[in-house]
Amino acid sequence: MELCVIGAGYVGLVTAACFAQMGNRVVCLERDHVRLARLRQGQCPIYEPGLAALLQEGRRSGLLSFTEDWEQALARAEVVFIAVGTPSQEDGSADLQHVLAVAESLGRQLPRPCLVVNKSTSPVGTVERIAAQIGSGLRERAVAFAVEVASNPEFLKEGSAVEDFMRPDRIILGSDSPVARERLQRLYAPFVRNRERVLCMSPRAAEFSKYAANAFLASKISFINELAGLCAQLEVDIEQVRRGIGSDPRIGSDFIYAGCGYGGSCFPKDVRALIHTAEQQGYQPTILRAVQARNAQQKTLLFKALEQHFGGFLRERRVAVWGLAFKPGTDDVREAPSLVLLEALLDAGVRVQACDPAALASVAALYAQAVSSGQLTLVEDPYTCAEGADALVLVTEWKQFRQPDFRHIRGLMRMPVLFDGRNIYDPSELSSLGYLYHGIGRPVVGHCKVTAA
Ligand SMILES: NC(=O)C1=CN([C@@H]2O[C@H](COP(=O)(O)OP(=O)(O)OC[C@H]3O[C@@H](n4cnc5c(N)ncnc54)[C@H](O)[C@@H]3O)[C@@H](O)[C@H]2O)C=CC1
Ligand SMILES: O=C(O)[C@H]1O[C@H](OP(=O)(O)OP(=O)(O)OC[C@H]2O[C@@H](n3ccc(=O)[nH]c3=O)[C@H](O)[C@@H]2O)[C@H](O)[C@@H](O)[C@@H]1O
Repeated sequence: MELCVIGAGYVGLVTAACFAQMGNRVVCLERDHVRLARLRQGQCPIYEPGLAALLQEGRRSGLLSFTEDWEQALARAEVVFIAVGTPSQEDGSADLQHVLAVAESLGRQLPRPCLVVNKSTSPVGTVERIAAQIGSGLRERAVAFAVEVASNPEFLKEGSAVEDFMRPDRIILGSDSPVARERLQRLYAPFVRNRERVLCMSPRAAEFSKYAANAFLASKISFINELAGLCAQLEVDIEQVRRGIGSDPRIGSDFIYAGCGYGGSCFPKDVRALIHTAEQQGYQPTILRAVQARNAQQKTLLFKALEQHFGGFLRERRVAVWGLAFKPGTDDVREAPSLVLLEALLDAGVRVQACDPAALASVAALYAQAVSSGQLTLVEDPYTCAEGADALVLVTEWKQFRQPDFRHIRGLMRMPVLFDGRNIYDPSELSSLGYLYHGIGRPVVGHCKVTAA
């Protein structure tokens, strides 16, 4: 099929590259010149496992190209995907300016009938707004054809985006038109052997399903985090409780890992947007507000634990931070728990040395002043990062941090104190190596006397 994907971000790029891999001809339209130039040179502008290879292949086969020119992008398109950002506005609602700007351009530029599919996470009723916007453009041009608009929310996760797109749990097609459904079913057929994984529904139900999924997953995380806080007070290890409840298939073992909070470009913004939608309807989103409040508290826990550990002597300490991306496998730091910790540490006059396999450049850009003053040092190597530290804090559980040589690290650190923000280490092993271990919702294990900075 001839496809156009608008927006070359995490979703647009993965969508374009995966559809091209399945033999479709895809033109991806991107308005950011820097990003476009890199893509045209064959570079992958984001860190996403497997994506660079797919982009190369699309380039070699000639099935994938990039442009900023609407005429070129739409010349042959049978299906146009919208994959632009829908960030939060100040009141929490989803900002649809990019989606509607694209709809306006489509109304002005579409050369022939086609199917427009919205992949951006957008509130209920957005498909209708896109259709109205395109329709008014077509009418102004006195064009005699109609354009169908469907919703096809995306469920990929950063860090495993290509894998998720290639092997989806389900595909949601929100359209009342049998022709549009049939066309999308055909397009997605190579990704789903089992046709039952393709779920057809109304556009409004599809739009709502996306928010429901993210809000439910965020709720699971906040729920386990709330219990973790109680475990900490009762001398119970949340990790044992997690295993105890996760083995019940009605609960399931996914997304019940306690930690220092959820981040990223989606859970926080989508929970906010759903709360806003509910409030607009005069409906009280009691649970969603609690999910959000618990997550905000959770992101402050590591700093509070450090403060408590060092008493009044936090200033001038050296703290090593392992992991800055909001999750492993990405360079994305949007709403990352690491940023809340960094901010608090820098404010408290702490000297921070941090490392991350992919997100150093993003953090360097955000904290340029702290980097140039020397208060924040960004390094590649986890061992260098730990040198001279009074405490080590694990924030993002990259594979690189899972089995370090803690015996060696003990010799590098000034004080062997470990704050495990993702509960990935074995407390008894660490205490046997002489560490003081703090987890999230786990008893503190080991001893370490606080000495002067
Ligand atoms: N990041 C993720 O893992 C997922 C994101 N989503 C949703 O997908 C949507 C896109 O998210 P991301 O890909 O993360 O966003 P992003 O911010 O990484 O990428 C959006 C891209 O669209 C481009 N763009 C914006 N307006 C444009 C226009 N008028 N013409 C051409 N290009 C334009 C931007 O320059 C940017 O490169 C959002 O609604 C998000 O909630 C859904 C599932 C997963
Ligand atoms: O709409 C979106 O953008 C996407 O949002 C999430 O994907 P993503 O944010 O990329 O990553 P997740 O793996 O869901 O992790 C989100 C956050 O939750 C945290 N998390 C996850 C799982 C868990 O058990 N505990 C926990 O704290 C992670 O550390 C991370 O900060 C959803 O999982 C995707 O299905 C969805 O498409």
